[in-house]
Amino acid sequence: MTDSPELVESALGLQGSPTRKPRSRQLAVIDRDEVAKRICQGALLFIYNDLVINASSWTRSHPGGELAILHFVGRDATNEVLAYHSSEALRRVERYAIARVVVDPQRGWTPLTPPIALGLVRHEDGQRGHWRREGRLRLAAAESSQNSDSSSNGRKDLAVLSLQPEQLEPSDSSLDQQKQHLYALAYRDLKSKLEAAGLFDKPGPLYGYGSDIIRYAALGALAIFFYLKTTGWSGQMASALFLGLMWHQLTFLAHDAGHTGITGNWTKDRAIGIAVANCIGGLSIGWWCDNHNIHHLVPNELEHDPDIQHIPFFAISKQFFGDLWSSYYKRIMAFDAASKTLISIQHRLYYIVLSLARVNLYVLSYSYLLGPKPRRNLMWATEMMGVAMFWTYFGSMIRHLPSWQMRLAYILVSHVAASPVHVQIVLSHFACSTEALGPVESFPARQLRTTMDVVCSPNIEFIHGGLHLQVTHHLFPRMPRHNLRQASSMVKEYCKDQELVYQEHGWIDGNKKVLNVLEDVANQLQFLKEVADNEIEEKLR
Ligand code: HEM
Repeated sequence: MTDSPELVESALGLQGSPTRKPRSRQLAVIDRDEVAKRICQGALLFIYNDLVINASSWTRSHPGGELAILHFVGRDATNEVLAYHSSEALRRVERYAIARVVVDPQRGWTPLTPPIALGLVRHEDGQRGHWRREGRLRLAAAESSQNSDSSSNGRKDLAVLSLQPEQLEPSDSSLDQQKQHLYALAYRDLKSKLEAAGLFDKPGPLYGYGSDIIRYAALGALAIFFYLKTTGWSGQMASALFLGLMWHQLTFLAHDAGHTGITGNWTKDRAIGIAVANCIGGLSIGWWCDNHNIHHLVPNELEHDPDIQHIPFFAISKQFFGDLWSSYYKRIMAFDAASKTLISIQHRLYYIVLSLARVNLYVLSYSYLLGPKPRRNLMWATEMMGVAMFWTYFGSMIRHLPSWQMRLAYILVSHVAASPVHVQIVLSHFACSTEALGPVESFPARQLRTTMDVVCSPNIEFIHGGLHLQVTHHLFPRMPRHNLRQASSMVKEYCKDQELVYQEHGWIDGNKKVLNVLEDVANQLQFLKEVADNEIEEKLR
């Protein structure tokens, strides 16, 4: 089922927008220099096929979030747009075209660097061509810009900067642009083949969510049964365990809803997401989507992907030792004394920290809901009510337990039981490349380089909730979870034809790889510390 045109328009807040034009009009052809010039003047333009799409006036209302668009300004976003949108939304994209470009059939569109990747955002004064530096990124720091200022990253710098087209030129890429273009074209063929094979259609209850729903209900019923029918420690801990296991399983359902992978309708899936994530799980589906969409679009980019930004607990690259700026959290990830201590033993703390990672999800969810990002609309109010509902039922369950020790144990057991999902999420990316290969890299090559599968038998894949087939999921995020296994064999063929690596490891092997990365970074930190200590000793001698 697709969204209605009205819904899409209203989701974007675009009814009556001056940028909305009839499809039949003739569009002028402009060149790359002109696109760069207009971006410098403040227009948020990206390329879709050979169309120049103008997103300037509605990025804040975009259902996929503002940052999603900002990361693709000046770039060819055709594959990303194809991957993330319903057919109805795709039909609408062309309405926001303002011009055409001539795309080189061999090499595709030569990308420009999005201003956000230079640490620049449009200035609050709303003047055309006014930019401000929101943070110093490594890419921008390396450039000698005529506007370069020495402002600190931490505070908001309101100085007005201008941007010149030559600053949008990406630095030399080690990648072969022609090859990247071929990967991108072959990806579109692959998507058509998967569509023809019916793999984007919802599977019936027998192959789809039928057995999952029975499992969720059984876990919930067992949690309630033990809670109501027992009074001792073992019964109550059994209740906490089943509750945690139900949350664990429901996280996968919320994940599918956030990707519009259950009904295919954005509003219906968001409603399911609120029921599951907010009401039953106490989290925010809005926060999750905002965060997760960016993770999907810029996976493993140190300064941009929130899913690998876990300072002070984890660092998967030594680049984090340098106080990096997070374009998602809009703050410096300060590598302070706490980070130095925790990261030097991160491989030992790994499972302990992850066992309580759900607490971090509450913090992130509520900071998002109460922060400036979400619009205060009906969706937001429903999310808030959902969270209130969660604390009412869970709070009341905890309050009625006989002792504080049992209350604490119930909270711990239920939260730890829900934690394997965090190991699963981290496993898919932590051991993969974090190299920044720039905007020339195609969508499929980026996803394949930064993502890996966990090999497991179909009989136990419900434990992984579909997330073990992460490679295919990252290439086709809207594909229903239950079709991923079948699709992954076609993805493997695509990789073979294109000579791209499809990364997959067993559960134990994958965990070992993650621990090795963490230990390696911890050792590098230790080494730097020893060098610094030696230098101090030398000086004191
Ligand atoms: C004119 C251009 C665009 C329009 C009209 C548009 C519209 C929409 C709509 C209506 C949705 C809700 C899901 C759906 O109904 O399919 C959506 C979601 C999304 N969009 Fe866009 N979008 C545009 C451009 C982009 C671009 C350039 C990107 C990133 C490269 C992007 C990334 C996303 C993401 C990640 C989602 C979330 C997917 C989900 O919730 O399942 N969009 N967009």
